[in-house]
Amino acid sequence: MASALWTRSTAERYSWNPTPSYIGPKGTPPYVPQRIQYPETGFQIRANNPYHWSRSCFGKRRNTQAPTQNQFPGLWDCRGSLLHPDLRIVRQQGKGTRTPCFQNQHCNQLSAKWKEMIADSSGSLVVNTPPYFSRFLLDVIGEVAFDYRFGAIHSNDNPIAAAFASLAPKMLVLPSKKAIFIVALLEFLPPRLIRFFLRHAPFNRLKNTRRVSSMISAVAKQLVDEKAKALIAGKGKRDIMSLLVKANASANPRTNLSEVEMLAQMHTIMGAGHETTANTLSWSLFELAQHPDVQEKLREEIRAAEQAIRNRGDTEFTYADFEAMPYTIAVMKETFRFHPVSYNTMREAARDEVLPLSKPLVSKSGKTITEIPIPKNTILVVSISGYNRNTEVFGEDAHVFNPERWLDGRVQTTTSLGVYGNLMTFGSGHRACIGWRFAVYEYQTFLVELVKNFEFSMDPTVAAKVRREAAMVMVPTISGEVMKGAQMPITISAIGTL
Ligand code: HEM
Repeated sequence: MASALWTRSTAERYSWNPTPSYIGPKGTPPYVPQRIQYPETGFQIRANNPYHWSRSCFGKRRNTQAPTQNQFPGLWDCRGSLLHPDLRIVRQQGKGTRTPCFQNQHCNQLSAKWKEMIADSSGSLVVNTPPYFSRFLLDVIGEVAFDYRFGAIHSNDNPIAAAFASLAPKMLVLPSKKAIFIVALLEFLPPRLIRFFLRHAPFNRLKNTRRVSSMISAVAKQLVDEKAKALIAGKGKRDIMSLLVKANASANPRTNLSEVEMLAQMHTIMGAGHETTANTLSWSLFELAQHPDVQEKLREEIRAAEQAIRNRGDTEFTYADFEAMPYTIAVMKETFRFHPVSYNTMREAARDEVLPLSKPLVSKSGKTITEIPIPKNTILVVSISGYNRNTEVFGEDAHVFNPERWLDGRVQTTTSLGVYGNLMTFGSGHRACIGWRFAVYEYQTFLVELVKNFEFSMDPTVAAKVRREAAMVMVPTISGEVMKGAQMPITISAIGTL
């Protein structure tokens, strides 16, 4: 199974792969369907019978945990009732009346940094955006989730930031034939041996992953100890890790998390909540650089909102201000739709299932098929990118970046899927993204700050070479330079005085 996946791992193939592709139980040929790309199909898998479909992570290796999670069960891999209810506290982040000032502060620091760089150059500058977003957003997630200062903003060489930035692109892109073979072979080994392999195999990609993992574990261990001491001293804070330590201390001992499970949550939240938004920001600047008209309209709305805020004697955006910016929201939704950084997910049938099709298919022999039997243990790859470009939901021009579709009623809303904008970008159902609301506000805070301060453009010859690289998250790379990791060279010039 894994080899089938990995050999298909070029970005373009993943990007447009219809929903869902089928990968059978061992020995079964992949037989389905380029065509079951209908919203109800996804809905059926993802929402109606959630406990019949577990999240699958590369077949048997799910029992061994990926090395990024330090071989301990993180939230991502929990199944059903194992999912600790207190972890849902992350959903609370992002609510409230005022946009989080920590984010504004990080955004301000990013624009100050870019302005300083522009001042030292001749008026405009080509910036490779991914490392910047990666560092700045690492600091944001560190502060919000763990009340921890990684300090990545101030240091180009911050070891955790550097390790994280290289993790997805360098670990997962373009696997060699040998790597594909080994991954396929792992499926036949018992979990104990796979675990041993992941922990000790002397391959560079695995070594790099283990290095990042130990760095994060060290910080996580220190944090759990500190938070527990603070709690005992009555000085518990409101960050996610503190709330988790607190909730765990008072929870039913039968269901609470062990220390290693607590540490694993840090891996999960760092992994899931950092490079996702960082890459979304790079993709949005890519689109804005290609569409100066969209950029200008966006800037106008931001200026008008700022003026309204000043008129009422305020200085900062509130959540209500953010929600009253229809064009900005349209641009964000369109970027989430067009560039879903989490491009697919997997589900494994926990029992024999039947997948209903929203539209019948006619087989070669003329038989009308309305449902597809899915045997127990079958793994489905659900293509988020495929759903997000479904012409029946998003209009005939679903393959074109066009924020207007969100304003002119073109997006079909009769089938409601996903947690945001009828998009599948954050997943759907009971295993949907728990950080989606936080991610949306975080993204909007950065977008507003950057668009109001800078103009973005891109050399067309470079733009033509940008390619999506499927590396757990969809990373922007330059054709022919994929092994250099994430690249998005955007030309920025400052608006107003420096
Ligand atoms: C642009 C930003 C983001 C995108 C596109 C995104 C996407 C997703 C998707 C598609 C899933 C569901 C996967 C599935 O169904 O199998 C997911 C799950 C998850 N996300 Fe996000 N995410 C983002 C930001 C965040 C942030 C900021 C956090 C944490 C603060 C976060 C934490 C998680 C966690 C813990 C899960 C697993 C939830 C569960 O299993 O119940 N994500 N995310």
